[in-house]
Amino acid sequence: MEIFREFTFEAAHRLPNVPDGHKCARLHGHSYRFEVHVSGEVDPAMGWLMDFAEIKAAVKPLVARLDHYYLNEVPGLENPTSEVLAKWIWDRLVDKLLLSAVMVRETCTSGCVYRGEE
Ligand SMILES: Nc1nc2c(c(=O)[nH]1)N=C([C@H](O)[C@H](O)COP(=O)(O)OP(=O)(O)OP(=O)(O)O)CN2
Ligand SMILES: [Zn+2]
Repeated sequence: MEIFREFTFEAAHRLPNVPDGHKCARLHGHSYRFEVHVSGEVDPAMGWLMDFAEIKAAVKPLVARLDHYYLNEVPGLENPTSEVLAKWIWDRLVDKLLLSAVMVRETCTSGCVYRGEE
């Protein structure tokens, strides 16, 4: 079974490695959304895999580090693409949760899914 919880934060960024003239080289912001997916067995007594609140508690410090920040200034996010951000989130949760995926949505139509190293 897999469960997930969605989180949101607002942040500014620019992409430093894009070609000259690329719009994403300019400072801009997004209303980011990301999902943290956890997989495992459903506890028959509880009827759940784990309490959604436990996912929320594990993720809360990360949201606090990202919300209303300039992502390029956050250690590890100097090149804050969706892909880099998804791995940044994964790396900070993988020892706390039985992660199966982290999905980042940068816009309503663009994002990425990270499932850990193959
Ligand atoms: N593979 C990736 N490509 C792009 C990323 C990324 O993180 N990974 N990021 C960006 C920019 O941050 C951009 O702000 C978002 O991309 P885009 O979908 O192009 O945004 P728009 O909503 O402006 O799309 P339009 O269809 O042009 O309106 C770019 N690429
Ligand atoms: Zn962007």
